[in-house]
Amino acid sequence: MTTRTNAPQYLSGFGNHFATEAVPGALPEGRNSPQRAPMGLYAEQLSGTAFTAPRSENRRSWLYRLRPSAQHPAYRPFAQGLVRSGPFHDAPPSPNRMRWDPLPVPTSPTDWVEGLVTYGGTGDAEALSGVGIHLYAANRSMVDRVFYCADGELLIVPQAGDQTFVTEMGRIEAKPGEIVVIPRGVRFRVECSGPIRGYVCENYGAVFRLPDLGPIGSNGLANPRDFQTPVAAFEDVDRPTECVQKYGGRLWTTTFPHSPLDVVGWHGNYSPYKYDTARFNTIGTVSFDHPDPSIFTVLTSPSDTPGTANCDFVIFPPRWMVGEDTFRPPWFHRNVMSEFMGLVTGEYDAKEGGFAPGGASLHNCMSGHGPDQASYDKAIAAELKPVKIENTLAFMFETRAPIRTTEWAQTSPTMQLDYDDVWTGFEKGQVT
Ligand SMILES: O=C(O)Cc1cc(O)ccc1O
Ligand SMILES: [Fe+2]
Repeated sequence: MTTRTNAPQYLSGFGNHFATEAVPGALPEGRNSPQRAPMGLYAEQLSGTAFTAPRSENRRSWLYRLRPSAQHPAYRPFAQGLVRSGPFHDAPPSPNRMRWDPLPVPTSPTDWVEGLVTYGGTGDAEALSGVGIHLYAANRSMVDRVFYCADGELLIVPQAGDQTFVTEMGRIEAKPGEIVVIPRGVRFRVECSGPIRGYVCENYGAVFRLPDLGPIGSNGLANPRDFQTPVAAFEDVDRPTECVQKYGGRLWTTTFPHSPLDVVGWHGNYSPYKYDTARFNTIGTVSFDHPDPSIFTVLTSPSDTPGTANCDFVIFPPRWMVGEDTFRPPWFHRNVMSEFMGLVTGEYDAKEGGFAPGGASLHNCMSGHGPDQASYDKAIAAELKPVKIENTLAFMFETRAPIRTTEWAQTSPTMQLDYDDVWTGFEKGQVT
């Protein structure tokens, strides 16, 4: 057995066509599928879009591996646990605002797959539209087990603990503050040396991409060069390795006679990546009023309707607030888009308490929400000097379709049954 997993190194750029080999000469020159691939490797195309998708949309990579991916027995059902999928008919749709305390760290040994809990989602995995929203809490590495999702791309937001994503296309080390995107179909193992937690947006729809910048111009928000794709790294492991996949909403398992993380070289533009949100070029008002949070969009999965995302991934990072004569926190609002929020660290400026790191909230289509009483009182009394919001990172998965929650999410002891009370005490305006 040999394992060649070099310290992670990354290739820079969003959606680039990369070429990387863990062993020089693993990639064929000038063609994808020569009669015999170098070193007796097996060439495999992995497509993330239809072959005929327009060039600007088209995503595929060529993988050169020790053994064909096809070399495995049939998949059988795997313990479904708390993983659910669209269409979400687990529980009736609810217009209620919801908030949850953080997931407790598990007390028994739990790896990333076993620690996944679905809170809700939209759409239908089989219709290639919508999202599944999951959280995870785990305390041990996946051992001789890998996972892949056939139902969607995974946007992972680590919240606690350092987490390594050993993927078949290379190794990604991530810490809270960074995000990791694993394309549909790419196999990986999550390793950790202690408790970890995080959030997952499983994107059934069009792959995430950078938003258009419009009048912002050619730079800003998340800059393409800050996205990091791992260099090729492989393991030559002949121990049986379980492969769990999510397919058609169900979890399935099979056992490969070897580790399927055996890609010695690959090239193409369909690959996992990470991004450090500290690199986000946050843009805000330098005059007055609180802009729509779309200015904080890191990645977007478009729908067929222009400007109306299947899912936007939006962050609320540290930033200066300088607006004059302005109510600076998020205003009261009712939106057609639905908002699932999480908090990686710190405090969120619309909530003085109750929204804890590792917690989550949901404000669905047309549900009134905004600052809680304490944040409101503070904001209308504040001296409007420049203030830096520091040591915080909240985020939002914003979706075009209302988010349906799972039965678990609606009945979990972590659900805050008194959440509505944060808006009960407001005094009446005085009309004279
Ligand atoms: O509800 C929220 O806290 C998210 C949000 C933030 C903001 O600045 C404006 C609108 C919005 O939905
Ligand atoms: Fe909102």
